[in-house]
Amino acid sequence: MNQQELFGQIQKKRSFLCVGLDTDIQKIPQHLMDTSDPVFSFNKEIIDATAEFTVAYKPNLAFYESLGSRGIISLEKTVSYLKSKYPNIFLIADAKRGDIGNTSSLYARAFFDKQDFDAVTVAPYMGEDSVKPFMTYLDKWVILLALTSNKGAYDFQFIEDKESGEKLFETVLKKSQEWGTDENMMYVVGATKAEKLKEIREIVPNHFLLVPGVGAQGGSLQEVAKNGMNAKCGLLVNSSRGIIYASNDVDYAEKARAAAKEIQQEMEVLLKEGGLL
Ligand SMILES: O=c1ccn([C@@H]2O[C@H](COP(=O)(O)O)[C@@H](O)[C@H]2O)c(=O)[nH]1
Repeated sequence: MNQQELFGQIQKKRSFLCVGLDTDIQKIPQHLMDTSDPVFSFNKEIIDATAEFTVAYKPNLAFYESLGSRGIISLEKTVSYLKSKYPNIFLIADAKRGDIGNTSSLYARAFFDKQDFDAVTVAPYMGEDSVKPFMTYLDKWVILLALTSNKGAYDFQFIEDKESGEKLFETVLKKSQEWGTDENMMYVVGATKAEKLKEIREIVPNHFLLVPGVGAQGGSLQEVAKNGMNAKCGLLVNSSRGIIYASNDVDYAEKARAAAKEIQQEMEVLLKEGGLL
């Protein structure tokens, strides 16, 4: 999916919501535990309940890999289900990969060839040769961690260059411009750091940003939109726990739908205010 197609989906659905499929086996409602694949059963119900309101899904690989081979099977079934039933929904592997070049090439093959993800999150720490192998696939995306939503972001990401005063996350945004474009590269910016989005937009005015941290982590959707929206929206705002665990009972899919709809309605207002609808 290219940038224009993604923006088209945002306008069509009046939403820039990404639902995080952080499916924790410990939190799956009891009645699903008797099915042959509880994780996939849960995901399928969540997807069918929320697809109307979302433009992207983001399974976090940790939740699947931690279950061993059966978790990988659940993930593969989820990807196949999404790609066959909802082919226009953008699919992000939140894997935070990145390694020396030949190893990154195999990570890219895993996510883009063996599985049909549209994008994968990548840690920029190892530099250009660790990132570029992900950019050799047409209409596939690298999402570089720039300014993350967690407390630990302050450990390294705000370290300032002694001469220029540039912060490390700003260096990531600037340096990576040499590696890719706004057609194959996005950035992660946490909603909990939404006050930084204005400065970030000065460096990357046209790139899409994946913004986790609303909902359970307390970030403000309104502040994210006010500071980060651009002429093509430029935002995919993720909520995982706030949607998929809106209830842990038999009504979980219904409650997830209501939670996704509520965010979509707020997003529709923000898109209108931004003159994008
Ligand atoms: O800076 C980051 C990068 C990634 N994440 C991931 O996004 C979701 C957030 O889940 P919530 O339940 O909505 O808090 C999760 O998969 C994180 O690993 C992030 O939160 N911050």
